[in-house]
Amino acid sequence: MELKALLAVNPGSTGTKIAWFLGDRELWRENLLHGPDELAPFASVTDQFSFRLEAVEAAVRRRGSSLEELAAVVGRGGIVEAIPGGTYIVDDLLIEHLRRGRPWEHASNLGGLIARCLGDRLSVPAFIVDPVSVDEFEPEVRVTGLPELPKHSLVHALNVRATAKRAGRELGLDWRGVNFVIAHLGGGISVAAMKRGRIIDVNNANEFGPFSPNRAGTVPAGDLVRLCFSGRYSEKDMIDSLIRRGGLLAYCGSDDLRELRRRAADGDEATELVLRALAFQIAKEAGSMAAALGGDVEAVILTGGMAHDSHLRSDLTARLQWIAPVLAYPGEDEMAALAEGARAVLEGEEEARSYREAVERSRRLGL
Ligand SMILES: Nc1ncnc2c1ncn2[C@@H]1O[C@H](COP(=O)(O)OP(=O)(O)O)[C@@H](O)[C@H]1O
Ligand SMILES: CCCC(=O)OP(=O)(O)O
Repeated sequence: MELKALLAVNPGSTGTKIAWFLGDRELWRENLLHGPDELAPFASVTDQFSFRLEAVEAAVRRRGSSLEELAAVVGRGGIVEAIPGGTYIVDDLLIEHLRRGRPWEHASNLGGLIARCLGDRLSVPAFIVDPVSVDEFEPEVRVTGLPELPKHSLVHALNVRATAKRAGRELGLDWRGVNFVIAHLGGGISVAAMKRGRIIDVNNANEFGPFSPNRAGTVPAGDLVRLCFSGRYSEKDMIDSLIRRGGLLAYCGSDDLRELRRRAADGDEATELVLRALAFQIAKEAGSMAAALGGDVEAVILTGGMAHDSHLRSDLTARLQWIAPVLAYPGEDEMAALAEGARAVLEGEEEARSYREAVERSRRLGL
């Protein structure tokens, strides 16, 4: 069978990751970093579309590859309607929902938009795989304490699912037959309870849980309301404080853990305290997810960019090994997972899902 060329596009809050595959073999990848100052001029994530598309096209040219070779383009899916995991054709309804940036804007929304733009230009299919709005919650998880504010699923589903599959392979287990606590430690943080292949509970990278490199996580609700009504800030100011200028960036002026670890090693005690608090919050979230699984946990898995940090890994392992063995898969398998999702459809191993049909089903279920 002729090997098919695929381009995977994974926009994140600190950069745009791309990778070129031939069949299931990755030929090259790049992480096109976009510093806060580069993204600051754009009023919205959707406004970053051309900037990021041009960066992707320039990188493909730099690598000497030709877009015309592609059999498909696959993007990381964004914050859209609540749908099950899987590979989706980027249809017009999905384009509309990716563009609207509600309830949250997120860089991952650009993955499907870039994939569809290039796919249309090349007359090849465009897919997304396991978007961040994958929702496999058990009903009681949605209850928050205020009926008008239910918990919505927002998760690094692509890497969480890919990491669970990898752990299953390496442990010689069916990933759909055991339970994991999986902590994706990236620009956003997801700490998920995966029960026999379904993400039944997770914090919310934008709304609550541990603070992250650029997000506030859980903050005192009453004080937040008083701040919102203080007359000193607009709604955009508050949203930016929570999901763009929060966390490490708010306390230490940088969202780069590598820089902050160097500062702490050089004796900066204030930074060292914040990094200790980061580990503390992640550990508490993982403990709560172990409780969601009734303590039946095969392994605790650390992944995402910050899992490269040996201090953080050591601190979390010491705090969490009472739950189950702690495994670390630093970085993420997202690029391989994107390509695998597209390849499975191109080679007829899996049916591409219809986003429109999945949304209609979710609405019938009241999600
Ligand atoms: N090798 C590394 N060592 C320590 N921290 C890292 C490393 N690589 C990335 N990070 C940190 O991970 C965070 C970004 O997470 P990452 O998953 O790489 O990006 P994104 O979430 O934007 O896709 C940043 O704080 C970055 O400093
Ligand atoms: C779960 C929302 C997606 C997210 O936060 O992704 P990044 O960590 O890449 O910003």
